Amino acid sequence: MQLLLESAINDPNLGQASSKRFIVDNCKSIYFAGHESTAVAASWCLMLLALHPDWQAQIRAEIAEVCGDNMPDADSITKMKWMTMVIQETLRLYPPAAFVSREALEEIQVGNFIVPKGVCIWTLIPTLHRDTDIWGPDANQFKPERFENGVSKACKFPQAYIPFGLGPRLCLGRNFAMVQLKIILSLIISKFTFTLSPTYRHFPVYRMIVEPGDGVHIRIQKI
Ligand code: HEM
Repeated sequence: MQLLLESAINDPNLGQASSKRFIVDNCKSIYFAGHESTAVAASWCLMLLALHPDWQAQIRAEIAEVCGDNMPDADSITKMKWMTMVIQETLRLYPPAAFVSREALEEIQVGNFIVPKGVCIWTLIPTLHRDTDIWGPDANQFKPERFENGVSKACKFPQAYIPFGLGPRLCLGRNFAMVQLKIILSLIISKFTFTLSPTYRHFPVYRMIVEPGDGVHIRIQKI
């Protein structure tokens, strides 16, 4: 980001107004794409773990095993298998990004459909992620174990699991987001137990991102 901003300021080909607009646009993109989505994903993870103390305990044990008394690092993060499954399942049930969109730059055929030039196709991620034909009758349940043998074994078509999109415009920050989520959750779960507060109201809302409408209220206790 810093490199981008410095090169925009120093680029003689961009006028002052253009370089300012370029900088503001990029700050907005990174703030929106890179901050809110991960923060909201962390909130959904905490909500689901508060509801499922068994998974909370499982992950706590895993963190103790792979980190010991140390902070999570690049090595221990790759060993967090149960943690990865919980995050994957959270992103399946509550994908922060509600859709991915593509515009046909020329007429194309997709399966039996002819898509005329200029048409935009929106793929609704939550709909794909909860389709019982793809995920089975328990599609609406929180079951991280479905990811135990990877995405391809969790559902009928791996292309149906797209919390970070798919193809050449796949989320640029996917790996970074997963690392951030693992660190945040490890630090919280290793020090606290938590349950959902009775004041929590479950109503996911779409505000550019699908987020908990009234936040996530949890009761937290130091271990
Ligand atoms: C849990 C967190 C995140 C989720 C669920 C998420 C989801 C997505 C989705 C669905 C897309 C559209 C992909 C497509 O059209 O196929 C996207 C694009 C993008 N994301 Fe993320 N994202 C997350 C975190 C981040 C982070 C941390 C960053 C940067 C630090 C980031 C940067 C971007 C950028 C730059 C794009 C546009 C890529 C392009 O058009 O080539 N995202 N993200």
